[in-house]
Amino acid sequence: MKYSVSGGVKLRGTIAVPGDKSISHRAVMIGSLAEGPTRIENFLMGADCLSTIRCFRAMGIEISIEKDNIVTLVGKGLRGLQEPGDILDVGNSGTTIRLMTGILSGQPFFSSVTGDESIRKRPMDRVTIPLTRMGAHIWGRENGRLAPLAIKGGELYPIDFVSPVASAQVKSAVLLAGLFASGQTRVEEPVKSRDHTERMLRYFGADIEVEGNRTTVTGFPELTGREVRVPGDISSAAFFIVAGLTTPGSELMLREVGLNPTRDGIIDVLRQMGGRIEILNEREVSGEPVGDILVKSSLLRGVEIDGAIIPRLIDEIPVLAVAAAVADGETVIRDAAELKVKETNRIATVTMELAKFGVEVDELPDGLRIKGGRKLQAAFCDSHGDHRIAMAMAVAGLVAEGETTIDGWEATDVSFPNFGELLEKIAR
Ligand SMILES: O=C(O)C1=C[C@@H](OP(=O)(O)O)[C@@H](O)[C@H](O)C1
Ligand SMILES: C=C(OP(=O)(O)O)C(=O)O
Repeated sequence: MKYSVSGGVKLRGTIAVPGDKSISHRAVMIGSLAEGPTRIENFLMGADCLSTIRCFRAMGIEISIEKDNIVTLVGKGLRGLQEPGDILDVGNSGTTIRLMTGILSGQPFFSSVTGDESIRKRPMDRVTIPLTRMGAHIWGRENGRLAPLAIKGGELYPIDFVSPVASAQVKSAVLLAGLFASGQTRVEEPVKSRDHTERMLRYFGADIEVEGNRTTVTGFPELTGREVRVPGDISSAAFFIVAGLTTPGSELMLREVGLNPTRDGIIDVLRQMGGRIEILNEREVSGEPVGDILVKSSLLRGVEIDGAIIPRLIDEIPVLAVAAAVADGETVIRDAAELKVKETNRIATVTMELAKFGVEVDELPDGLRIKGGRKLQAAFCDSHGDHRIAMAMAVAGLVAEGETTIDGWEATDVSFPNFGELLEKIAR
């Protein structure tokens, strides 16, 4: 499917972006392991979170998708999942396969998990290695490195795991497996990654301790079903924040966006670039900080982005690269080699697609160098099947001269099915 945007628009008005993808996945998974009903409001009805629902239904959890983005389910407790009758298919969702593999490691039954072509290329050994140490039996292609995976679990041993990567999916897989281990399971990461699993486990009643970059979970907690309201996804808001800053004459209000400090690096960097961003009405909802974000068009300048901030904005780098292309001066992004193992190699796909707009962009081993300030020319882009590449290039199209077309637009269904509808609502 193709999608086109015209350059030269301004964006004005108020919108609410869809619910957070990371939190929606976790609400279904942890709700399924809790006792009794869980009701999830503002659930992300994107393909990835629907894959999580499909997998947990296949393990015997009754999950209803109701109107107005409400999901209700009845959890059966830590020992309530049933052996799935078929292969579990996670589609395009890395979060689903890695977190669920942690949960499946604690189940006394056999399961197998696979996903689409992109998922079957992404590294799974980062979770299968610690989970095997905990006592799970996991097989996969290339010695357990690649899906499909086959898992035979059971009661696990608690471990102290020092993760070589700052990855919330790795941390979460081990912490979720730790629910099925007597004693304390500990994960230490080199840089703090998003902490939604820790927050949601605590919200459902688990004992979670956090000291710096070290998180400890105590096995076999009593988890009780809850009401969860999912905040708007800051990773989806990021497209509109950058669009609002870079299109002249824009003023945009984004309501109820998640502002978890492990996720809001994009706001810090865009402010450092000169972006006028105000946060209003800060509050806490279901254990997560949220607020409204007011964005006004701004003159941006290049920056250096590296080190501990990277995990706080990892999924926003494609759209940050668009901000950098518009900004005056050079932007250098480093320490972001993790981008190579996302839905696509995002260092390569961002470079290839941004260059089509006439942007001077160089691929670095662990990031990007972008020389900004030149007027972008409309382009014919390819999503490469990656939702974030598709939407980042649509944002580039809004500041380019002429009409930009993105092929493979259906990828946006993964995290932001109504992107086009919201854009049309505010484009003038
Ligand atoms: O835990 C999560 O919900 C996610 C963690 C991040 O991946 P990594 O754990 O691989 O860094 C992120 O890129 C992904 O979109 C969602
Ligand atoms: C990397 C992403 O997701 P996942 O790892 O869940 O596929 C993403 O949404 O940008």
